Amino acid sequence: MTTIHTLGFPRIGKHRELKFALEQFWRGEIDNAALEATASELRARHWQLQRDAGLDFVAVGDFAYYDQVLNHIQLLGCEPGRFGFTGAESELDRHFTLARGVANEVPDSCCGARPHDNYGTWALEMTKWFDTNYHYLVPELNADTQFRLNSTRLFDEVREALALGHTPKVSLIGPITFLYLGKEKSADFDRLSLLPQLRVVYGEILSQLKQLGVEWVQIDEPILCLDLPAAWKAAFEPTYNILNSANIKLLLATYFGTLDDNLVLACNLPVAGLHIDAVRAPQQITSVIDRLPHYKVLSLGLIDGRNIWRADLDAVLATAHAAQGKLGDRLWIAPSCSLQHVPVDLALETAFDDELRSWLAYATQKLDELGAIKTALDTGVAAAETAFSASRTAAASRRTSPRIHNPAVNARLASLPADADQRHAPFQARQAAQRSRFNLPAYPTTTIGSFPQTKEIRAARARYKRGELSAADYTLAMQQEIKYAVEQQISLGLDVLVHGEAERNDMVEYFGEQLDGFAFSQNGWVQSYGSRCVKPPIIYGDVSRPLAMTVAWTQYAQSLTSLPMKGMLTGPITILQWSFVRDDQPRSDTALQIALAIRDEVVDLEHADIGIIQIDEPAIREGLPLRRGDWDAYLDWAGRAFRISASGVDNSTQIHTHMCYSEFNDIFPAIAALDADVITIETSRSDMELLRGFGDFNYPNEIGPGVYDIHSPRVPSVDEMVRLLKKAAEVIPAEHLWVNPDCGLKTRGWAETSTALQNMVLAAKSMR
Ligand SMILES: Nc1nc2c(c(=O)[nH]1)N[C@@H](CNc1ccc(C(=O)N[C@@H](CCC(=O)N[C@@H](CCC(=O)N[C@@H](CCC(=O)O)C(=O)O)C(=O)O)C(=O)O)cc1)CN2
Ligand code: MET
Ligand SMILES: [Zn+2]
Repeated sequence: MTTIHTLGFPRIGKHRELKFALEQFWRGEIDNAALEATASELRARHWQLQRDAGLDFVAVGDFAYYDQVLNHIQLLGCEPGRFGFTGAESELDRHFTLARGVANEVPDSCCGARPHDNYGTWALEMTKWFDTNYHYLVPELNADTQFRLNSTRLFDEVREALALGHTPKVSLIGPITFLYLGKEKSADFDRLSLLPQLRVVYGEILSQLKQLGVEWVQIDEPILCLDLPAAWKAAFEPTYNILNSANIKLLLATYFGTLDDNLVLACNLPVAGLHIDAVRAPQQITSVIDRLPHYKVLSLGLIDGRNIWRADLDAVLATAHAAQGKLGDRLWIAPSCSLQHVPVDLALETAFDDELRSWLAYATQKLDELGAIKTALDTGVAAAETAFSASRTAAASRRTSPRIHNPAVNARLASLPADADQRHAPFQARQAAQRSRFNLPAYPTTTIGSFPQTKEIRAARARYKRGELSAADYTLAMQQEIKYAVEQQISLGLDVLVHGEAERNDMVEYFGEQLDGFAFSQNGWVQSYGSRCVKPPIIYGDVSRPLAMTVAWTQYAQSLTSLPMKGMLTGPITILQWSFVRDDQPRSDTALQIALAIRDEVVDLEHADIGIIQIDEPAIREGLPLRRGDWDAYLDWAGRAFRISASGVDNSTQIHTHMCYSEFNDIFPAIAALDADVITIETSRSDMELLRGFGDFNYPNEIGPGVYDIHSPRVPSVDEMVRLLKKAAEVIPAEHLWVNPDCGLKTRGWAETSTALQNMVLAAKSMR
């Protein structure tokens, strides 16, 4: 018999129940008991789905109120001392304080949230989970860090599953991955030195799970798919020798890539089984099977946990069959990774047409795919005929549907001149043309694009989408918002204005809704961090732009002022990265298609007399492949896609780009090669340290280093921003510097936004 299981299931709920319960709890509208009741209802529902689909286990340990790494910080008793917990706080209250600074202060972050300064208690830092759009809370580690088993939550959840009659498989983040994802708080400290202490606590956790009657523990070590320093590789064997002595079966889980140079290591660790990602790295299946000791099970991640495409069951079955031939009952089948990266249930998508829907599978449908594979393997395909024939029909229609292929798009790409990604003149010449056109003061001030996305704006959009507000009235309402934002900027004395993005639900989804080749869901929510979710659009076909997307709004905004109005677009790599992408052509091809659509928009904005245009690329860094060996190829096509989007304009049109929460120093040449006239970046929290690279490498073009952190309602003083600007002017020529916040202001309120910008303008004037 084949065993089927999932590495995890989305916890947010098909109607985002957890999001709403969390936000109600934070506003003080519901109590602990009500929040916990919602949570346990969701767990029970998700376990039942797994059982109904015929999975051999239910996944326990994938639930978290805010974040699963934070759960481990609490489980392992390493909550940083700086939070000053007295011991009187409940585990839940500490969970939210660690995640959000002080509880009941709504955290607001648009771009991969940052620690925010609430009454002196900074939240833990957040960062992206590998190459996903999910953010985890970063463990803070130092020489004083002590670990101890300090939570019963995981064991309670195991008991909860047992009480419901399920067979739990418990998932834990492995000790080495946990340390690797943490951050050292001092330079001379090596966090790996904490491992001996940490594995003792893991040992205790495993014995407790054993006492509860748990048979299998899935222990996630996804860092085995990264290029690891030798000391980290060497840490695995001694650690797993010790964990092995707990006498519970361990399934070592790896995902998001190939084991590559860690393959032999992963195969030989003293555990009972190994899970590999067979979607991203199918080529490793054979070598793993060849290397795997005979006592181990192999879990093949054959269903794509990172994307929403329905599986081609015949193809999956063929691979599974071959593996079964060698492994027999030692074959397990699963999604490639936890399903937390895909939306919950396709059944809620009532607006998709039948053809499109037939191509898709959300988390719930992926469980059923596992069930169908198991049936086919154990009983024969005939027993799963309905599922297989539906999959076959869908696969055939996806291969041939005229909606997917647009010959004109590919013809245009094929005939694109080699220099289509080059501006007409080098930067110096463009800079001169732009200076005489705009005549801006030194240290010009601007913002990153969005202004507060108020509840009134969202409510108006919701009414429009429900048909309660006409298109004309919605347009008027959004124009009022734009007018307000423009008036505010004029009275604040900003030099380059923006329209404020009121009309956008999200910087990626908004474009996805207007481009051909894209579908957008009604309910395809995926957790981004905490209670915040995104609805990634679905790129199913060749991309093209039927109509201008932003021109009318931008022209309206420009009509209100004679100051330059900066057009605002999302770049091709960020649209690619934050969407569900097609799996039937390379990502690079899709990126180039999006680039052409954005290029057309840029040119249309130029024709509408918009002289400054920003193309946001906050996700360019996160799109980097997990293995360094793949970086150059990626940076090559990603850079070309960006430049294609930016290069259709005259020298006197000024192209800006914006990046945030990125470590730029290791990809510096690629950033410079984008050749944007101005780049605005997030730097304030690093005290301008991120700018050093730009100075060291003599970055040739203009730069706007963020002078204040927009993730906090705190209003920065003029002096503070002057200090940062002076620091910036030490490494960047003053005549190249711009003055702006770190990122967009959509998650802020107007009150603090106006005061902060007022101070920012004063800081710029003082520098002049
Ligand atoms: N795609 C993407 N990825 C990203 C970022 C990003 O901006 N976009 N930034 C970083 C992550 N940061 C994020 C910051 C904020 C939110 C966020 O605020 N999400 C909102 C949803 C935003 C949205 O889509 N809003 C829609 C619909 C909102 C909604 O739920 N409306 C209600 C009705 C609301 C009402 O009546 O007032 C409903 O439909 O039920 C709109 O404005 O139209 C949320 O979870 O609440 C998400 C990610 C990295 N990844
Ligand atoms: C995540 S980067 C955000 C850029 C966008 N233009 C904004 O201001 O919101
Ligand atoms: Zn940003």
